[in-house]
Amino acid sequence: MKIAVVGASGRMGQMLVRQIARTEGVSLAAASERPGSKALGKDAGEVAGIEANGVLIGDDSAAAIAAAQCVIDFTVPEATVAHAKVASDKGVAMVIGTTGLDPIQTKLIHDAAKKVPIMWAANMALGVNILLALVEKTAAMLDPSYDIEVLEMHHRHKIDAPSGTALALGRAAAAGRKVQLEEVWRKSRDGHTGARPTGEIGFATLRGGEEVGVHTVYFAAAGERLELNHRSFSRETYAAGAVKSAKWLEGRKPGLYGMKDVLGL
Ligand SMILES: NC(=O)C1=CN([C@@H]2O[C@H](COP(=O)(O)OP(=O)(O)OC[C@H]3O[C@@H](n4cnc5c(N)ncnc54)[C@H](O)[C@@H]3O)[C@@H](O)[C@H]2O)C=CC1
Ligand SMILES: O=C(O)C1=N[C@H](C(=O)O)C[C@H](O)C1
Repeated sequence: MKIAVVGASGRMGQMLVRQIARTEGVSLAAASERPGSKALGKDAGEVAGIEANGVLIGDDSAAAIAAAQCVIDFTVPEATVAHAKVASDKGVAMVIGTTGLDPIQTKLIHDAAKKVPIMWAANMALGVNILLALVEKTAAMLDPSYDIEVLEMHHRHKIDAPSGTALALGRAAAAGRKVQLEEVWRKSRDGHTGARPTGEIGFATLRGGEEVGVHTVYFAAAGERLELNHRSFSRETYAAGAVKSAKWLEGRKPGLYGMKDVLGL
């Protein structure tokens, strides 16, 4: 399968180029970056710290997508939406890891998935996807006297908050309680907040250093506290999930899929 990587010199872009190089049955067809990027014109393999592969990083993402059977996109929301439109027009499957999309951008991804198969997940690590299932189950087993709080920490470069994974964990907890997340969430707290309402699902965000990603879901009651935690030590797990998803999409019908589908959870 021929894969295009957009955002090829980013933290995840480089990981993806390395993961494609060591995965059987896939090859890097094209690589792109935003106009003005220092990586333009460089060999994608060398930028990723492996041997040269002859694929030069260009600034024409549409041409890169058209040269592939699947595009993998871990970039920024505005770019991802534009890439999804190109992929749907050209009949190219897509794997999306980008987080922080607003409701209008999210709707545009749903529109694109009417024409091509798209796998979109806030976190492609196996452990996080197991955690999502555990959180939903735990929330269903505990009554609302257990206060649910989601804490996440990421590297200082991250531009969206709470993380996409934290929001997905909140959504899993809300599903376990059979409520809509948007009706019970408290995405941050500051100042004179008043006492915590029963049933709220709270979020707290830490940023610092080079932390790859930590997520903890707390179920706190008067006499006990249950914590479910995941920590990523390397972005390799995300890249492995993304390339596995690209292979899984081959021959699929148009539609929006998640890691649950890819992993059969
Ligand atoms: N779903 C998952 O498993 C994971 C998701 N992410 C998400 O992936 C996204 C990227 O994360 P990082 O790699 O850490 O960020 P990054 O900033 O290192 O990389 C993003 C890259 O996209 C490029 N880019 C921006 N606009 C572009 C355009 N129009 N065309 C082509 N390239 C463009 C940037 O120049 C940059 O190199 C974030 O939203 C992050 O939250 C990150 C890790 C795992
Ligand atoms: O930006 C990151 O680094 C990550 N982003 C994703 C998110 O927002 O949840 C996934 C992972 O936590 C790393």
